[in-house]
Amino acid sequence: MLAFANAKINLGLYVTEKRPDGYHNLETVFYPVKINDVIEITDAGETTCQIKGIDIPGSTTDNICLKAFDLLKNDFDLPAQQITLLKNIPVGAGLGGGSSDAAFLIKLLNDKFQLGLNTHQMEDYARQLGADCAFFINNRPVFAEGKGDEFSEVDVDLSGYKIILVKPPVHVSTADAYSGIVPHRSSKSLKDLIQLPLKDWKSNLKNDFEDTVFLKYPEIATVKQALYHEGAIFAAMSGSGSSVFAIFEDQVKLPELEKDNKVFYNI
Ligand SMILES: C[C@@](CO)(OP(=O)(O)O)[C@H](O)COP(=O)(O)OP(=O)(O)OC[C@H]1O[C@@H](n2ccc(N)nc2=O)[C@H](O)[C@@H]1O
Ligand SMILES: Nc1ncnc2c1ncn2[C@@H]1O[C@H](COP(=O)(O)OP(=O)(O)O)[C@@H](O)[C@H]1O
Repeated sequence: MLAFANAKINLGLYVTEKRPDGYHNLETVFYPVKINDVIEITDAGETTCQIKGIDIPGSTTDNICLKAFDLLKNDFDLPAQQITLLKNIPVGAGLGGGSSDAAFLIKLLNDKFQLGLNTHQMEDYARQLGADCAFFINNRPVFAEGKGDEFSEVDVDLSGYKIILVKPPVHVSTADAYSGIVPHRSSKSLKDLIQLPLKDWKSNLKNDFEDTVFLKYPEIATVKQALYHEGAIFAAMSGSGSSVFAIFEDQVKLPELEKDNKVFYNI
């Protein structure tokens, strides 16, 4: 059985306060995009994970897919599975690839073994694996707050635009990016700001990680500038970086950016 686990981008991201549990409260809008990993599960003698495609730093035995399997195995009598992951979503890019793999594996196991879990129950499992993991269960645009796992509806539809994503050859650690942030409350909620016309997002929406991550990796700031230079209506870093997305009115080709970066068109 197969699942296609997609990436997300963050339309605005405010880190509002440090929590007593060491995590941070934030405000963001998660938006699913069409860059996909492929996950296959088949019955096997023992549970293993095999990775193809892009390299994932660290040991395969630490892969979040195995953590997701073990989490459900604690509560259900699951037979051993071979998990094959074809990794296409850039890693350490602020695209939530690992979180998406875990959420889609939960949905896959729920379907294959008819576990009878509803959306809320699957979200509860997912949030144990990562702060932005629960979003990928419903996988629709949402306003997120708390650790990034409390959702409310938001009316954002970018289907009439071209979204382009540029991944510089830089890996940003999420934990490091959070440690560089000084949290602050925004004067206006992102939930209201996101309802502004798209042309006004440039002067009103912000990703709080950009200040510190751009200082450490100026090449990411250069990519964002280049995307505005090419005519983007809105461009921003996604999550804790390093990828930068841009929203264009029409189809574009960016050969200059392709020289040093991986460019994904029409995601
Ligand atoms: C920054 C965001 C924005 O969407 O995305 P990415 O850049 O990772 O894609 C998310 O908050 C990333 O969520 P996720 O990647 O699931 O984080 P986790 O694995 O749970 O946590 C990794 C580390 O990030 C920090 N962390 C994460 C989430 C949060 N709300 N506050 C935090 O302080 C903690 O130091 C934690 O140990
Ligand atoms: N299935 C997976 N896909 C990607 N990364 C994974 C996976 N399992 C574990 N990881 C670990 O999680 C880290 C963060 O991965 P990822 O989710 O791509 O980043 P981001 O937080 O930027 O969205 C990686 O550096 C890797 O060590």
